[in-house]
Amino acid sequence: MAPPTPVPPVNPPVPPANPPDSPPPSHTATVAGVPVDTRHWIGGERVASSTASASVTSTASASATFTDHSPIDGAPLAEIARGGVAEARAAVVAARDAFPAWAATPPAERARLLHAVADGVEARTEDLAAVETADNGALLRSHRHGVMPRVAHNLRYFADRLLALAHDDFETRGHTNHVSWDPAGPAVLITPWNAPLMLASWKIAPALAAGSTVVLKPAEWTPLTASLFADIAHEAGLSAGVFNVVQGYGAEVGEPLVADPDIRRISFTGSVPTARRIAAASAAHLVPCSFELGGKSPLLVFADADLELAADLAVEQFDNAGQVCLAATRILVEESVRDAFLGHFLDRVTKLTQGDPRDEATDVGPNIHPRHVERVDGFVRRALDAGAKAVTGGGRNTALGGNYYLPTLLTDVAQHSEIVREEVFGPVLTLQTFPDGDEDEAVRLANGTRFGLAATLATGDRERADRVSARLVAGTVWVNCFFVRDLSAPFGGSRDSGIGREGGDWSFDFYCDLKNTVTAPKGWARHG
Ligand SMILES: NC(=O)c1ccc[n+]([C@@H]2O[C@H](COP(=O)([O-])OP(=O)(O)OC[C@H]3O[C@@H](n4cnc5c(N)ncnc54)[C@H](O)[C@@H]3O)[C@@H](O)[C@H]2O)c1
Ligand SMILES: O=C/C=C/C=C(\O)C(=O)O
Repeated sequence: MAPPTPVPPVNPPVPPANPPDSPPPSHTATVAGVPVDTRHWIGGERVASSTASASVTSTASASATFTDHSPIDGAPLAEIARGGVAEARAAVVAARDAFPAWAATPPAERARLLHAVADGVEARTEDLAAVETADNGALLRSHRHGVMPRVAHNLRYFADRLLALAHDDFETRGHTNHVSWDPAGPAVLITPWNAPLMLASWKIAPALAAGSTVVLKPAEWTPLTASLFADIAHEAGLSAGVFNVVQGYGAEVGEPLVADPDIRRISFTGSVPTARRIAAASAAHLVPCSFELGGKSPLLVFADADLELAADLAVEQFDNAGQVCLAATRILVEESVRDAFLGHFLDRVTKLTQGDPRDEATDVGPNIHPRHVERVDGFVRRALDAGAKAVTGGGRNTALGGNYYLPTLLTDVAQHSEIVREEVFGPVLTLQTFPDGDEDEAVRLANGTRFGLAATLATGDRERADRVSARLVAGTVWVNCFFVRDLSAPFGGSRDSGIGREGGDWSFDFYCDLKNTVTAPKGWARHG
């Protein structure tokens, strides 16, 4: 038997730095008509990278930058400050120095400021949506109507939740226990490109609410809305150093950030290999990590399901061109309804419009980057070589070219195959069947990867839903629905899908140091 082909790495190789004689880049880019400052935001100031600091061998006079491209048409959007060891350290020092005052700021004032930031996000929804679509290629209509409102909601929710935190008081043999949520210290937040500002704000909001100061490092493929957010936070009144943004590659600026001795928390959303590197770096200073990682979630379709609904749920997995960590990419359908389900599914797929994400009529846009499309296509090619059949899609959308990949469904895939085990992070689903009436086999297949982020099941039988949900390894199970998110719910993954849960009080558990103060019954009288 041939040895398995190694899965290509997720992390892009870091390109060479700008040549020493390149002209100094402009610090402002105009993207979708919106001016964006392309420098870091450190200690309440815009800061460029010197070539000397960005792990780059060159003269120290020019700024070090990298080029950000749009996935829509590959056009260059901006020259972004390319951070390195010096910028990472400067941002951590700024966050460390701002921490005592921010931690001492009364919760009501912290909450007021977060609401003011949310106001700023709402006032700039159109700008944020347009820039995010240019930068990551997700649909403009969902950025305008779903994602940016959710960014504001993330901020408001954790502001309000802070004020509702239960500071428990209880007695032990006459002694009083008082539990308080103490701010832990500077938090480093590292985020991916698939939902840039939404995922960043899901961490920024609870971290700031908890009294931590923040250094955010957005993904290098989507740096822009983090920069706009820094402006918004500043205009809303956040003091210098409370919120900082450093731009750049994981290997150059991410690594020194997570290894810095002055940080107290790391919250990371991204891939499993990067999480392993961050975990190793965090061990040096025993810094707690929260990891929200990849998935290979199942969509279980039982014969008693509403098959139209099941097909709707399946087609939803092409949202954001399949670049959704929670996506239920493995369809597991009961044998007797396979053909009926497939018919409904294909009806819907033929009605999807693929194209420019700025167009209201578009349902599926481009994938993020040519290198990522190459990776997605590699998975599909190897699956086809191994005997899979593409009942729809199976390659690039040649009519559109560039980063557009056809919504794809592969059948005839084996449970042990790469395409069933590994996260593709593109518009690629697989379909497997389980024997009629064999719930055990359905559960075995569903749980049969190293991931455990989410699971979706379609069934008309409530008892079956309860029974199967209880047996699934997943941080979130959706029954006859998908992506219904309440911020009070715990969110995270089991197995390789993550460590820890955020959401509700779980976020405060992570960003705070909990303290119990025990006071003797005699209170303040001297003993003796
Ligand atoms: N569970 C979730 O909530 C969730 C949500 C969205 C995406 N994801 C996952 O994210 C992945 C896709 O995102 P990606 O390709 O940007 O992931 P990635 O791991 O390549 O990068 C994520 C971030 O980590 C940074 N990084 C890379 N190497 C680093 C290092 N050594 N030290 C510090 N930082 C480093 C990157 O610059 C980027 O900002 C997928 O696996 C997806 O499932 C998970
Ligand atoms: O791609 C992953 C999307 C994750 C969604 C959330 O983290 C959320 O809705 O809070």
